[in-house]
Amino acid sequence: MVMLVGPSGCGKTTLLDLLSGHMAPVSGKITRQGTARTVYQQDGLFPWLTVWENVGIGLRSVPDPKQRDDEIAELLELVNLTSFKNHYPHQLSGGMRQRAELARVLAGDSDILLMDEPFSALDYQARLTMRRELARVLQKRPRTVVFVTHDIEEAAQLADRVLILSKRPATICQELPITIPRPRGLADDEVVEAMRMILRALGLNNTDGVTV
Ligand SMILES: Nc1ncnc2c1ncn2[C@@H]1O[C@H](COP(=O)(O)OP(=O)(O)OP(=O)(O)O)[C@@H](O)[C@H]1O
Repeated sequence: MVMLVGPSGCGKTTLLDLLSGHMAPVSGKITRQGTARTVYQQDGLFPWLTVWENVGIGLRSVPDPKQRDDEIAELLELVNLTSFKNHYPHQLSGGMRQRAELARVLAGDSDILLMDEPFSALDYQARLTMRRELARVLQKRPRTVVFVTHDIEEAAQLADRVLILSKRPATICQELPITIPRPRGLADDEVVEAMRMILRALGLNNTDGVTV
C-alpha cells in the first residue's frame, strides 16, 4: 500500500493515469507488472444496474455461471452488502456505494488498485469506517495499492509507504515506511507518531491540522 501525498495540482492524478495506461509519458518509461483497476472519488457504478449486476460486470469472461455467481456472492459478503444485492446505486449511502465499488474492482483478475481519493467525498465517520473496511478486505484479497490522499490520518492508518511529492512537476521528496500492523487505531501512539512524521516531511507542524 503506497500512499501519495503532495500539494494540490502537483500531478498525483496524472501519475495514476500514467500507471493505469490512460495516459502515455512524454519521456521516460512506466513499468507495471499485472493489470490495474482505478477507483475514483465518485464511484464508477452503472446507475441502471443493481449492486449484483455491477459487481458481475468484471466477471463477464467467467464461462461457468455458477462460478460467476459464487464469486459475486463472495465479494458482496466480503464488503457486507449481501442484503443490498438487488438495490440500485441511488438507493445506497455514499459509504455503501464505495464498498460496492470496491467489490466491483476486486472482481476479476486485477493485480493493482489505483485509488484516487476514494473516500474524500464521504463524511468523516464513513471515511473512518471505509479505512477499516479497506484494510480488512485487502487482508482477504491482497492487492498492490497506489492510493492518492490529502488526508494525513488516512495515510498513517493505511500506508506501508508514504511518498511525499513536491510541487509540479512532482518529484518524490521523501519516502516514509510505516511498519505498524493493520488495523491501526487512529489514536494509537504509533499512528499519532506516524502522522507527526508525515507532517514534518510536508514541512507542516502540529498546529497546521491534519489535512493538506
Ligand atoms: N509532470 C507534469 N507535466 C506536465 N503537466 C503536469 C505534470 N503533472 C501535473 N501536470 C498537470 O497539472 C494539472 C494538475 O495535475 P493533477 O490533476 O494530476 O494534480 P493532483 O496532484 O492530482 O491535484 P489535486 O490534489 O488538486 O487533485 C493537470 O492539468 C496535469 O496535466
